[in-house]
Amino acid sequence: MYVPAPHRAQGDPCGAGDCFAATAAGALADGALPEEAVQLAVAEAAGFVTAGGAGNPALWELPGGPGPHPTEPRRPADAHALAEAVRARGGTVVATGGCFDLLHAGHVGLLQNARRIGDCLIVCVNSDASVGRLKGPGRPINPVADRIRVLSGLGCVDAVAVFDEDTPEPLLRQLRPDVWVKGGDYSADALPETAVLRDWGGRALVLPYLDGRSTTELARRAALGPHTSPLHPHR
Ligand SMILES: Nc1ncnc2c1ncn2[C@@H]1O[C@H](COP(=O)(O)OP(=O)(O)OP(=O)(O)O)[C@@H](O)[C@H]1O
Ligand SMILES: O=P(O)(O)O[C@@H]1O[C@H]([C@H](O)CO)[C@@H](O)[C@H](O)[C@@H]1O
Repeated sequence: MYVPAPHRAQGDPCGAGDCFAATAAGALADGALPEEAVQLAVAEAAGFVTAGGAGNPALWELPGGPGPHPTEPRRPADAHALAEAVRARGGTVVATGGCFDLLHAGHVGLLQNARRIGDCLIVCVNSDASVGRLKGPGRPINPVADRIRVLSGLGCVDAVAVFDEDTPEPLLRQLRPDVWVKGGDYSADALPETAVLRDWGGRALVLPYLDGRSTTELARRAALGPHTSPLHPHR
C-alpha cells in the first residue's frame, strides 16, 4: 500500500520514523484498520518534520522539562489554542458538534472515527439554553458541565468548546477546522456548516450511524425502568 505524504515536509527528518511508529502503534491500539493507522502515521510524521523534527524540543519535551512527572489526569486543552498549534505544525484539525446529552455507543463510535481522520478532535457542544431550544422541554438531562466532563474523559476527544447559539457557525469561524463531522443522521450537503467551512477550504463529512442509539431512546427506556425490552446489541 503506498501512502503519499500529505505535503513535502521540509525540516529535520531525525525522529520521523519514531513518530511514524508511535502514531501507527497508537492508532492500531485504538482499533484503527492498518491502512488508517498508516495514513495517520504518514500525516503525523510529515507534520513532525515540518515543525522541526527531533531538533524542536517543543514537539517532544514534557511540560515542565525532562524528568519523572506525576501521572496527573490529562487536562482538556483549550480548543482555540489546540487548533492553532495543530495547524502551525501542518496537522489536520477535526471538529464535530452536538448536544451529547446522554452519551451512548453511537456517539462514542462517531467520536473515535472522527479522531482518526486528523491530528486532533475538538467537540463543539451546545450550551444548556441552546439544547433546551433545540430539543425541547426537559432537555438537557445532563448539564453542560457534566457533558463536558464525560466527553473530555474519552481518549479520542482532545478539547471541548461550548456555544450558546442555535448553530455552531460562529464558533467554527473561530476554530477554522479542516474537517467538520456529523453522524449519518445528517447529510453533509444539507449542513449549514458546510458553506462556512468552504470559506477556508474545509470540508464536512458524515460518518456511519449506529442504528437504534439516541439520547431520546435512552431517556425513553430509562423512564420505562425494568419494564423496558432489552436492546438488540448486534444492531
Ligand atoms: N446512533 C448514532 N450513531 C452515530 N452518530 C450518532 C448517533 N446518534 C447521534 N449521533 C451523532 O452524534 C452527534 C450528537 O448528536 P445528538 O446529541 O443529537 O445525539 P442523539 O442521540 O441523536 O440525541 P437526541 O436523541 O437528543 O436527538 C451528532 O453528530 C449526531 O449525528
Ligand atoms: O446533537 P445534534 O442534534 O446533532 O446537534 C445539533 O446539530 C446541528 C447540526 O450541526 C446542523 O447544523 C446544530 O446546528 C445544532 O446546534 C446542534 O449542535
